[in-house]
Amino acid sequence: MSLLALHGVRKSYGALKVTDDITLAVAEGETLGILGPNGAGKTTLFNLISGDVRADGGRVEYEGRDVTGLKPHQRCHAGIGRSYQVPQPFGNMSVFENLVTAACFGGGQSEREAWRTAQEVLAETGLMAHANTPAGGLTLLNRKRLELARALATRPKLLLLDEIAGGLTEPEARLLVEELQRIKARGVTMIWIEHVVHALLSLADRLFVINFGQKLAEGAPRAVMNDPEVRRVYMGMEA
Ligand SMILES: Nc1ncnc2c1ncn2[C@@H]1O[C@H](COP(=O)(O)OP(=O)(O)OP(=O)(O)O)[C@@H](O)[C@H]1O
Repeated sequence: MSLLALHGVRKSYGALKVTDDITLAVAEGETLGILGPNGAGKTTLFNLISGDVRADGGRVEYEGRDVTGLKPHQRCHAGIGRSYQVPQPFGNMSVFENLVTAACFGGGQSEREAWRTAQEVLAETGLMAHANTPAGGLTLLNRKRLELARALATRPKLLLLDEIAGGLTEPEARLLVEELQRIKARGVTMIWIEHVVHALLSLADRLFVINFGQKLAEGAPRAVMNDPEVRRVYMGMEA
């Protein structure tokens, strides 16, 4: 059984079809990479999965259950965690406090559990040395790590990552990929939207390409990257 399945999901803003009849499935433990040009509808797809945006039509199933009508916090409690393209920490709170807050309110954990989770996640994301740093004072790499850590603190089974490597230097992106590889190795299912293609290819089991809100291609990473239509849309991109 798939952990997540979308069936004919649709969303429009006025006349603009941002998500146009998307059907996809993600197996437990799988990492699905999402590619597509700017404005293709990738973040909207995440919003439809996390519940931040309500679909106009179609169905979202998680663990075999229809969650289309559930609110974001209900989906988060059920195990769907996400990061945002623009990191959204509480800037005046410390890294540790941000994680405890995510674990309590996103993950529905007791305060005691949340403290333990926050400590584990600090270690997993390389943020231990910054536990008491105000989130607003972090470098870009550590802000990205915190964004990942806040999602992890909710104890997701399904982790949605929105351009987590964007803006990082090559060595920084490599560090982040190593952290994601460890998270993948402990069985977390992931969907990762990313323009940094080589980072995505080092983790993705399968790719799904979106253009103008529709599926353009789907399949094994190398085959998708060699697809002439995908290459045309990503003109000049090296596979
Ligand atoms: N709340 C909204 N109201 C109106 N239009 C919206 C809204 N949200 C998104 N859009 C439009 O929907 C389209 C898809 O946006 P979306 O953010 O999903 O694309 P994306 O593929 O994630 O882009 P990027 O790679 O630049 O992040 C864009 O044209 C965007 O302007």
